[in-house]
Amino acid sequence: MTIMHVPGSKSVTARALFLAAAAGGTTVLRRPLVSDDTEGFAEGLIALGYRVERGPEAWTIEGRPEGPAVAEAEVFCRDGATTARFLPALVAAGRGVFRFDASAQMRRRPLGPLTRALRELGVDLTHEGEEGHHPLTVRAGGIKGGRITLDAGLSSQFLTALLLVGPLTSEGLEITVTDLVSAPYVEITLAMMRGFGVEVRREGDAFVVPARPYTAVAGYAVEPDASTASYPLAAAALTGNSVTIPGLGSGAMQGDVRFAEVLRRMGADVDLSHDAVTVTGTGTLRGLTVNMRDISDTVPTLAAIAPFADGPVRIEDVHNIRVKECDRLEACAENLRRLGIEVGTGRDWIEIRPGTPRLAEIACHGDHRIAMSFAVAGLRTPGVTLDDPGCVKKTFPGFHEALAGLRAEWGLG
Ligand SMILES: O=C(O)C1=C[C@@H](OP(=O)(O)O)[C@@H](O)[C@H](O)C1
Ligand SMILES: C=C(OP(=O)(O)O)C(=O)O
Repeated sequence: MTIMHVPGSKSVTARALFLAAAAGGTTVLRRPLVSDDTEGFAEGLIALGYRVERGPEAWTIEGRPEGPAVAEAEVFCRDGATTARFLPALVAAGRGVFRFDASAQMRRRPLGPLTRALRELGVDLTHEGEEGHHPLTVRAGGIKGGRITLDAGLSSQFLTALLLVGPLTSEGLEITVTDLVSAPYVEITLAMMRGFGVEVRREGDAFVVPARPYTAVAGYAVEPDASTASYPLAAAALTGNSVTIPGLGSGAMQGDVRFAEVLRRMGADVDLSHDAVTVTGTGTLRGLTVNMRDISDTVPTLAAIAPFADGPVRIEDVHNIRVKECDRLEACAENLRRLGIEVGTGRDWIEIRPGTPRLAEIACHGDHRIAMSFAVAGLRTPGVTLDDPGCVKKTFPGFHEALAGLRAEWGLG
């Protein structure tokens, strides 16, 4: 039996950094994700004057409930949407002039609903170029609070950013949400806010956030990343092998652990205990129709292994993955076609026909998930190459070595 330890959750690490920075006291994060996204988040905090010490096993953050320690700063968010969406909200509750910019990829991604909501709350925020996109400047003087309505139909991160900053306002926030994708990520936010001492009340479609100080957590353990786990789990299902991911099971906060259920529906044996998941490939992969609105980071993982199923695989209700690191519906379709597979897409769906992939080079579009997903499919199609293997650094710098380890252990040549 193969055991694979996957790196810490990006979503949990990013939220923990925000919460620790905003809390009174010192927080120690154990086993944080160390990758481009989370280093970018930590360096953003450092540019804002927060003290973040990064050791090999733990990161220590000195909280500053009053906000950034500098009156002016420039923050470069790289490719990280958590950084690019959460940090402008954090600084808005403090005082000073803060300019944010991001990579070309991240500049293309939307944050209009969030910046409009912040403006409605009285925050002085200006976009340098296109409205609702980076770069932007926040001239911060604190947030009074109040009631707002938010459309989170393109990204739940708009809601998470507002929830996280809610306790730092002087009167609290009431956020009524009209549409929401990726709902399990909001549950992570609420659970983690609770862990740092703030309880959010739900009233129908509204989230009522009290103005209340966060408290530091002496030792906060980051659970392994469930989206990252989808690669070894899919690899086991695809090749008829078995892999166990310790530290990630039914007790995890992340919705993406449910990807294992998709593999079960396809015919894999899945053993989900409270704190571990094991997937064993059975030699059968069935086609299916699946709604992935809640777990859309794992769409590329499923799309890449789909040709090996015995019937069509149709993935629905994922329009928002067109505004991720790339247009993931089109990137999946393009690469499947390069492999000689028949595929159709619509506004919010993709359907993949069974087939035998031929050798091809995968166009990664700078998207870690396209790279990792098609590398997994490559376990059954020797010679598949990636045009940008390095883009995995966004969330899993050691991905290629880890996959080579599985290949060797399973004797896949
Ligand atoms: O809040 C988070 O940590 C995330 C929310 C999701 O984004 P959307 O809400 O934009 O779908 C997910 O895709 C992303 O990888 C991480
Ligand atoms: C969409 C993703 O990242 P983010 O939105 O946090 O940049 C992802 O990791 O798949």
